Amino acid sequence: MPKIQVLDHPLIQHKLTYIRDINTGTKEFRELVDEVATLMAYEITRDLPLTEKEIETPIGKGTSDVLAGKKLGIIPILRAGLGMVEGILNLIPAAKVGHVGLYRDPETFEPVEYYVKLPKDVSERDLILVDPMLATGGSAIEAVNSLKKRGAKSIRFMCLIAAPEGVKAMTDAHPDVDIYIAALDEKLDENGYIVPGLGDAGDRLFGTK
Ligand SMILES: O=P(O)(O)OC[C@H]1O[C@H](OP(=O)(O)OP(=O)(O)O)[C@H](O)[C@@H]1O
Ligand SMILES: O=c1cc[nH]c(=O)[nH]1
Ligand SMILES: [Mg+2]
Repeated sequence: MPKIQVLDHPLIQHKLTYIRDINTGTKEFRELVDEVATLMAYEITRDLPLTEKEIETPIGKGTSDVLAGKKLGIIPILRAGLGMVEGILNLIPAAKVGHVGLYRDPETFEPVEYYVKLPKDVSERDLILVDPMLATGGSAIEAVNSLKKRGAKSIRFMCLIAAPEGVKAMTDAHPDVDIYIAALDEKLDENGYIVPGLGDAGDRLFGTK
């Protein structure tokens, strides 16, 4: 069974409240998404392997841990996933970044893929797929399909807000993908928007509405 983890750190929850707020403008929305992405990245990288290194301090010799150099990849689902990339790179600057471009058809809610560009060695990397919203799950499921088709073997998915419908669809389709969420909301409305959610993540990030 995949791990479904709600990252309920108080700082994440506090910032998410202002991200949701209809009165939060584009600039502040972008800054908050960036900050929450950093905090979430801190939580989900807890299991990164370490290796021991010889050190010499002003006091003497010893050993201490450093990251074992696992190859990581951050994959935003365009557009809205872009808003989370810099925040994650703040913590893991050596990660490579790939892009999967998808939009959700407003009538059918079906995902439509329009762009894919991934690191060459995608099959050797632990991938963090990011998108602020997991609504019906169609986009995340299709993004994972796309990554697997190109050789990806290790994928985790990180989003700000998920609907129960999306979590179920995603875990049914990809039980090997762990999901990290800042908040699990109540439901979807008749337009496929998460309730209470935050509205349209891409439009709020880029000011397109
Ligand atoms: O789980 P789903 O029902 O597929 O919905 C979630 C998707 O919808 C939004 O993208 P959108 O289609 O608005 O594209 P955008 O990021 O370009 O705005 C969101 O960022 C997800 O990618
Ligand atoms: O609530 C939602 C659902 C899909 N996409 C969004 O941006 N928001
Ligand atoms: Mg959108």
